[in-house]
Amino acid sequence: MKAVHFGAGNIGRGFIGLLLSQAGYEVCFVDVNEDFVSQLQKRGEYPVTLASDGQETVMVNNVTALSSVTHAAEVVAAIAEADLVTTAVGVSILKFIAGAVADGISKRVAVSAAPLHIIACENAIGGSAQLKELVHAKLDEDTRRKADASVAFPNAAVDRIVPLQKHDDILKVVVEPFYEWVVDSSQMIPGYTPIEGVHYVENLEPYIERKLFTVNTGHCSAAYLGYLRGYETIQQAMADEPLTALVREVLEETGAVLVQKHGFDKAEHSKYIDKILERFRNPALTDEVSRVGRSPLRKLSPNDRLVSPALQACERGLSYTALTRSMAAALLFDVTDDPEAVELQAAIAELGVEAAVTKYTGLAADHEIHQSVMAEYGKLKK
Ligand SMILES: NC(=O)C1=CN([C@@H]2O[C@H](COP(=O)(O)OP(=O)(O)OC[C@H]3O[C@@H](n4cnc5c(N)ncnc54)[C@H](O)[C@@H]3O)[C@@H](O)[C@H]2O)C=CC1
Ligand SMILES: O=P(O)(O)OC[C@H]1O[C@](O)(CO)[C@@H](O)[C@@H]1O
Repeated sequence: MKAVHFGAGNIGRGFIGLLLSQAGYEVCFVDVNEDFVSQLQKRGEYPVTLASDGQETVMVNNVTALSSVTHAAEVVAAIAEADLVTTAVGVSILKFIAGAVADGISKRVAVSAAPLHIIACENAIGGSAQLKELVHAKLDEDTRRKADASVAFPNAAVDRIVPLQKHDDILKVVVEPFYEWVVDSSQMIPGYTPIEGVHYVENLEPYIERKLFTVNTGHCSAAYLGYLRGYETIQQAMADEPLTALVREVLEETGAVLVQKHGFDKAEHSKYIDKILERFRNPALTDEVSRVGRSPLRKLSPNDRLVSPALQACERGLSYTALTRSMAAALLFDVTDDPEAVELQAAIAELGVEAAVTKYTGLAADHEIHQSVMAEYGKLKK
């Protein structure tokens, strides 16, 4: 079985590539990073080490790579022949790979009706659906009709903490032992071979919301609040008990929404929160605040980990003040090598913070959540 995976970065190598290779796939990574591509081509394998007491290392083999820049035709041919296409490039990068995916589909459906599943493994609600829209916009009508019958884009939720990697071996990845990959089976077409380690569910919404609004909401809250207190790593921030209490408060707010909306058991959800906080603290990892807080505009956007649960809490008459504190902290995330943080700071300077909040969160100035963000921003500024 053949898989083409876009993004040979941390999640690509440390999670998706690992599971696919162990499931018997021949994995072809596609990346813009020529160093990753040439090393993967040359070695055909790479090591993944678990950040746990035993520090166990497994070799991921049966892998190769292509450059999305210099091997464009080969990438299209690989997609045309693949059984599975996956991505872990960042949701904002999907638009740049959509052309190659569309060309691969066009080449494929012209000669074959064999099923192809395309799964975006990004931190976003409806990541594969977003990719489908970008890809379908590039297909002619006849190809789109054929693709509708044989090419599926099931949404997914992926969870594994993989920090920035700093090793002599550029392919080596250190990952936390925990992982969860949940795929929406209702969007699949006949002929799909399940991947071992993947959890298939008929309704993804509870899973993606639980993951995004707990792991990701909590993680970015720790990063933004930690940044304001001068911490460089999440491990340092999580050793600060008052800060951890603030993060827990945020997760209690999102938890109340999740329990009410999806019917999760309250006690079980509380244990889930404890486990997540423990994962953030993992002493065998060094996870930088700047990585976990990266891309604050994406994280402040209406459908993402802060604004969406706050809106849902508000609609249900539940508390959202801790969430707006995290949003306010995100507005103060002034990391100069993060392009989105730079854009956010420039917008605040140019438009004023009130208008910048509306611009990026979609919340009108008279919305009660917007007003709460402003109040929390005022307190944090002091
Ligand atoms: N690192 C983590 O702990 C987790 C990350 N994710 C999600 O996984 C996705 C990837 O994150 P990371 O692996 O951390 O990022 P990363 O930056 O380590 O990897 C992204 C890779 O995509 C490549 N890339 C960029 N543009 C490309 C293009 N046009 N064509 C092909 N490759 C391209 C980059 O060169 C890089 O190797 C993001 O959506 C993130 O939100 C999800 C769960 C956990
Ligand atoms: O690009 P994003 O959304 O910050 O993705 C990385 C996040 O995903 C996670 O891996 C959680 O699955 C966290 O490590 C991190 O907060």
